[in-house]
Amino acid sequence: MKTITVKTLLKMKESGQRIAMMTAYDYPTAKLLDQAGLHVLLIGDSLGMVVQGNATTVPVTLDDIVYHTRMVVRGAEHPLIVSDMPFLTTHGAHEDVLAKAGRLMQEGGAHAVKIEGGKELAPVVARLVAAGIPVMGHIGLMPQTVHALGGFSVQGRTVEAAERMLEDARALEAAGAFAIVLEMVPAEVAEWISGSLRIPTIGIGAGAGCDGQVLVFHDAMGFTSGYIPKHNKAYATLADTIVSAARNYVQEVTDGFFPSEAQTVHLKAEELDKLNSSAAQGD
Ligand SMILES: Nc1nc(=O)c2c([nH]1)NC[C@@H]1CN(c3ccc(C(=O)N[C@@H](CCC(=O)O)C(=O)O)cc3)CN21
Ligand SMILES: CC(C)C(=O)C(=O)O
Ligand SMILES: [Mg+2]
Repeated sequence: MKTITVKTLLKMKESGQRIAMMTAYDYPTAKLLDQAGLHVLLIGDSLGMVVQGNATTVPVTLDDIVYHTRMVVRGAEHPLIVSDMPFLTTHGAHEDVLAKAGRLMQEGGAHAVKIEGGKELAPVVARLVAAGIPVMGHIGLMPQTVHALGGFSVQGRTVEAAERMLEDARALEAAGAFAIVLEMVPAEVAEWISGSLRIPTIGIGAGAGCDGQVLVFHDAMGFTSGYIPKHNKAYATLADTIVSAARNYVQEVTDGFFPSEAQTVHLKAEELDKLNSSAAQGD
């Protein structure tokens, strides 16, 4: 399997090949998702919800994303590694945004960053791109604005809203973004935007007309005890597997069946004799 670059993704769109992206937050997961052939791994700020247990992505810090990116980079050899810019990190002076994106690349080892926002962020996107930082856009539902929106809801439900979304997408493309995530958008709108851009769109809750798809790892693997968004498809039932395995372990420990001989190390006979005689002498 070959290494995926931002150029590969553009060529995939040109040749009608779909892009498969998933979030990853740690080394073992990245290694397995690489082995499975994922094209893009995202260190998403969704880790604030599925890993840290927060109600939103707002509390996630740049340090959190750097920390998780380092782990993913060590495990993934072939996929393109994209790291989310957390809440507020894209809204300062351009120099500050550059420094923050730079940390994700230099300390984290990311190949690209992802930014939530539309045309208002086009200037800073152009600035990052000019510095050699590939940028993935993210429009539609932008979870970092959840408190302003009042919830995680579908965006672009009217023609006016859809037209504004296309304007945002075009501005990001013109600023040099190499791909754009469309989150929670009606399928018809996402397909229309996808057909209007040269760069690939990656959908989540945005129908089958996007150039690629992204899911949150824990949702896709059924590795969650909480709420699962309705756009999700669980391809495995890890939560059930873990609970039943852990129950089994508790049972075997309490019953004294674990550890058995297979998991046990014994003293050599000679040392055992010495131990027994020491024990007999009471020291
Ligand atoms: N586990 C998880 N999965 C995700 O897909 C995800 C995260 N976390 N965290 C960051 C964002 C937030 N996302 C979300 C969160 C909630 C809904 C949600 O409640 N959806 C409603 C439908 C809303 C509507 O129809 O307007 C649902 O019923 O599932 C959707 C996307 C997507 N991302
Ligand atoms: C859902 C994807 C696109 C994301 O931004 C995340 O996982 O944080
Ligand atoms: Mg995110």
